[in-house]
Amino acid sequence: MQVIVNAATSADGKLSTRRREQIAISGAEDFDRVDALRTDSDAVMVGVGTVLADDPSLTVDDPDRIEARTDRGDPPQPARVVADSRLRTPADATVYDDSAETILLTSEAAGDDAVADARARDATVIVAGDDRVDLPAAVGRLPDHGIERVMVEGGGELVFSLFEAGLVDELSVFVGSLVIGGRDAPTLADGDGFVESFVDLRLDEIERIDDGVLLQYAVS
Ligand SMILES: NC(=O)C1=CN([C@@H]2O[C@H](COP(=O)(O)OP(=O)(O)OC[C@H]3O[C@@H](n4cnc5c(N)ncnc54)[C@H](O)[C@@H]3O)[C@@H](O)[C@H]2O)C=CC1
Ligand SMILES: Nc1nc(O)c(N)c(N[C@@H]2O[C@H](COP(=O)(O)O)[C@@H](O)[C@H]2O)n1
Repeated sequence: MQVIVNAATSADGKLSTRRREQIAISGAEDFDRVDALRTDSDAVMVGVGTVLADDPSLTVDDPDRIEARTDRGDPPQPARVVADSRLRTPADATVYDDSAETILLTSEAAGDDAVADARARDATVIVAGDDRVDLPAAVGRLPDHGIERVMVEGGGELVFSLFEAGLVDELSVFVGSLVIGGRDAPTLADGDGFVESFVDLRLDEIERIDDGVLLQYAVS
């Protein structure tokens, strides 16, 4: 299993504002790079906080890239994976549309009724963990669904947990040329944070894109 985290931050490390509304930090070139990364992934993963804030589609936009996927025998779209401990994904969320397979990772706390409702919406539901999604266990079951390469798009709570669990192989951050500020604004990795034994990264690439910079790291 390969897990790649990709996100866009402001120069001060924020993913969004304190209102947690989606803002475009990336420019056109970076969004096109994200589309290519999605194309090369078996699944695109977010936390339910991102679904509630952004209602993302998590699909590949470029028709040529969709065709390239089918030409190589992959489904037209990568699967969408949502870490959602209590199955709070709204029934009308875009991730429930029929453009791609949807997999919800949840915990026992969601309850049988919510699991049945999600399955009735054609989602695949993986239950792992008591109160919160047990990410090593849940992500470890994705290969059963043909998923070997996952691109994670956020948000900060999920990304921290993935680092904490030692599941991240690569990190790409587009740093836009703006300051957002706000102690309550989400950052690339929130959660409880580390106080020792930080995650060591190896800086592999630096590239100027749009009006910002793309930093690509491997996790050491
Ligand atoms: N600029 C960017 O690239 C991106 C920005 N965002 C922004 O990030 C914000 C959303 O981020 P967050 O609020 O941090 O939400 P999040 O997307 O990280 O979701 C967190 C939720 O995931 C669920 N979850 C289940 N198991 C978990 C586990 N083991 N560890 C952690 N979470 C688990 C929990 O219900 C938790 O509340 C929004 O403002 C959104 O616009 C989101 C993605 C990318
Ligand atoms: N790469 C990137 N740059 C930004 O500036 C962003 N705001 C985000 N956000 C992520 O993109 C998702 C939107 O996906 P769709 O276009 O709806 O498929 C959003 O939910 C965040 O994951 N990313």
